[in-house]
Amino acid sequence: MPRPAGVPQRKMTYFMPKSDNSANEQVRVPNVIALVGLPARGKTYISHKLCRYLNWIGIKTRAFNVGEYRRKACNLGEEGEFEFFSPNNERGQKIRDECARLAIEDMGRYLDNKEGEVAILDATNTTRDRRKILMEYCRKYDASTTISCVLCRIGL
Ligand SMILES: Nc1ncnc2c1ncn2[C@@H]1O[C@H](COP(=O)(O)OP(=O)(O)O)[C@@H](O)[C@H]1O
Ligand SMILES: O=P(O)(O)OC[C@H]1O[C@@](CO)(OP(=O)(O)O)[C@@H](O)[C@@H]1O
Repeated sequence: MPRPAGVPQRKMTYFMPKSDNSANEQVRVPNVIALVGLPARGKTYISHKLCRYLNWIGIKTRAFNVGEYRRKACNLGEEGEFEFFSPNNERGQKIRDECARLAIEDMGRYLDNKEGEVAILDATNTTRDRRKILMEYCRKYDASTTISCVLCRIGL
C-alpha cells in the first residue's frame, strides 16, 4: 500500500553480527528501549510518544508499562503508597520485581514471536540489579537486542 505523503521512509534490518552494511540501517531489530527515571518524570509520556512515532513510520513498537502489572497485582490504597515503595519493604520489593519480570517476559515473547520490532520497557529501572536482570533477559532472547537507556529529567 502506498504511504501517505510526508511519512518518512525507513530502512530496517534484522541485525546480523557479521553484516558489513550496517551503516545503512536505521533500526536494528529486535530492539529494546528501557526507560530509567523516578516516578512522575515523564517515562510513560515519552514511551507513548515514541511508540506512536515509531509505529507511524512503520516500525512495529509496543510499550510495556510495569506499573500496569503492579496495579493488577496490588492495591496501593491498602498497601500504603509510601510504605510500598520503600526500599526496606521486602514484600513491596518482591511484588515490584515480580511485576518487572512478568513485563520483561511478555516483552521477550513479543519480540521472539516477531509480533513487533521495538519494545519499550516503561518502569523506574532505577537499581543496577534491575538493569542487570533486564540485560540478562535481553541477551537470552537475542544477543543482538540493544538497550537504550533514557534518563528522564529530574524536574518537569
Ligand atoms: N513533557 C511533558 N510536558 C508536560 N507534561 C508532562 C510531560 N511529561 C510528562 N508530563 C505529565 O507529568 C505527569 C507524569 O508523567 P508520567 O509520564 O506518568 O511519569 P512516569 O511514567 O515517569 O511516572 C503526567 O501527568 C504527564 O502527563
Ligand atoms: O518496579 P519499578 O521499576 O519501580 O517500576 C514500576 C513502578 O513505576 C510506577 C511509578 O513510576 O509506574 P507508573 O508510572 O506506571 O505508575 C509504579 O506504579 C510502578 O510500581
